[in-house]
Amino acid sequence: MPSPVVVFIGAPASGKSKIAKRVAALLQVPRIDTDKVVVAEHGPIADIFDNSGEATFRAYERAAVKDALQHRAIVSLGGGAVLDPDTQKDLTTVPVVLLTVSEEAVASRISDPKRPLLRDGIEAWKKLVAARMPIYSELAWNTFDTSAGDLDAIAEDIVSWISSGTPRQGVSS
Ligand SMILES: Nc1ncnc2c1ncn2[C@@H]1O[C@H](COP(=O)(O)OP(=O)(O)OP(=O)(O)O)[C@@H](O)[C@H]1O
Ligand SMILES: O=C(O)C1=C[C@@H](O)[C@@H](O)[C@H](O)C1
Ligand SMILES: [Mg+2]
Repeated sequence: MPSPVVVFIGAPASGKSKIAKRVAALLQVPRIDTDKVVVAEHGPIADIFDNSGEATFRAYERAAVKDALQHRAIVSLGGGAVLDPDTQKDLTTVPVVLLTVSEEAVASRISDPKRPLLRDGIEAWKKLVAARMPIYSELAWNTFDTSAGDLDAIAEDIVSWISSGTPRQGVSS
């Protein structure tokens, strides 16, 4: 069965969707963003949370992740997708890149109301990230920070790592 070239995980607004798009273009490989799949199939994420609740969103998200992981593609996950135990299990066998971002750098990126879990702003982001970091770190084969530096340069660094055979380097602090 085909499997992803690389899967991006990380905090909300760490740059998963934007970086994945660039990496896919550089490698000429299709890109799948699981948030976009959920929106295409079920409508805006904020509406799903408001009308049906987070559990329904997570079920839609898990289905999108399960399908995405069966393609040779660059896959970007939603920030909370790794909370699902089956997704954690599935991610043990594919190259996983963790994108990180500092609290200072992310502050200006999270004003968009499309992220329902961040309606309380930076304090909510900090709590989410602190709770999830052990899972992100456990799954990561390599980590890239997006706080500074432009998106194209970061994408090129990630492509170099992929081209070198995705050696496991874990989490850099
Ligand atoms: N290195 C960077 N420099 C400047 N802006 C950045 C950088 N990385 C990401 N951004 C900006 O941060 C915002 C969030 O990026 P993106 O949507 O890719 O995050 P995400 O990790 O996919 O978030 P989510 O988990 O909510 O899907 C975008 O507006 C993007 O342009
Ligand atoms: O961090 C999260 O739990 C989320 C992040 C976004 O990518 C979306 O998947 C949704 O807003 C939930
Ligand atoms: Mg995204």
